[in-house]
Amino acid sequence: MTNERDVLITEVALRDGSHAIRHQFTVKQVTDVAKALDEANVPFIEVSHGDGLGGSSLQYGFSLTNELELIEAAASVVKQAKIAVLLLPGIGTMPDLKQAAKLGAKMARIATHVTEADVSPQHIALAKDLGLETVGFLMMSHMAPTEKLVEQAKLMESYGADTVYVVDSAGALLPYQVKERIRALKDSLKINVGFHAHNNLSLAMANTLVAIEEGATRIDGSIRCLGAGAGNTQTEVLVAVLDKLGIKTGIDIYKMMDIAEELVAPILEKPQEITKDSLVLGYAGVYSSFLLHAQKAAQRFGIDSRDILLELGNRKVVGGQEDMIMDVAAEISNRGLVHEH
Ligand SMILES: C[C@H](O)CC(=O)C(=O)O
Ligand SMILES: [Mn+2]
Repeated sequence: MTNERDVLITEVALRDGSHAIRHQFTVKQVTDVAKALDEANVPFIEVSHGDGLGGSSLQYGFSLTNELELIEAAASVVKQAKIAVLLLPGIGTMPDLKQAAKLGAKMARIATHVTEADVSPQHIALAKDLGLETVGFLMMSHMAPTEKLVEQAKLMESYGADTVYVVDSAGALLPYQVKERIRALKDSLKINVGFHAHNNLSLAMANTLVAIEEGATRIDGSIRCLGAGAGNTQTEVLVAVLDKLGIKTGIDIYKMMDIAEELVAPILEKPQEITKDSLVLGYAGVYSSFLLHAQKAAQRFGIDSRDILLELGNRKVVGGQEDMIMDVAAEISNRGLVHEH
């Protein structure tokens, strides 16, 4: 395989996919998948709890396996790929990042809500000090106008990030909005621009292609769509589509298809598809990782999960406010009782 790459893909199934399987990855699953992705010449493989380092908790869901064990195991089986970790300041800590680097992580992705880049300077600086390739990851990018996004991306650039990502956490962005955002970042930044999609409105591939057309060179995908909500841009499909477009990823398409089929499909509790709930995530602009939490709350209160998700969208709830899901479900359920009597 060639190492000539026009676009550098980060495979996120072993991190974003953690949401979809309630953070139940085993060491064997992670090492099998990471080794195979490395052999397929994927340049970056993200491994962490779904909510990043330190995410294993009552609030976000406990991991079956300590993520540091997963990171170390993945790092021990890759030859060319770099292991990436995600860190949300306030959930993950500086010692978590140091430990991840010690265990073999080579890239740190520091994620904040799209209007909160100013909580990231220490973490970005530490990542650089540790010699890690450093990415600023602006989540829920649909919630801010383009000018705000540019302002926040410039902050991350000024803190030392090598790349800034537009992150469509809710899978809510439409192609023209992606175009406008990526173009504005390309016009305003000197560093690389990346894009992370979710497929809740079936737009992940279209949005990713628009982002690449506008100059994004760092792109996320999840193999077999193993990501939160309806998953991300499906990596093996993206690799094939980019190949048809003459855009080099350096990734072996056949190997990716085999990994998807033989190693990743068996990990999924059910095949990834756009269900009524994941559709509502994109439609209402709700954080994709809220999906299973909302379904659990709906079951507990005997209400429709779509009502919870729509209300969360109305309230513009953001990542870190997972506790609101139960509150909203309880309120909807109480309102129902009031109506009945
Ligand atoms: C913590 C989130 O799951 C990060 C992410 O992948 C997103 O916002 O999308
Ligand atoms: Mn995501």
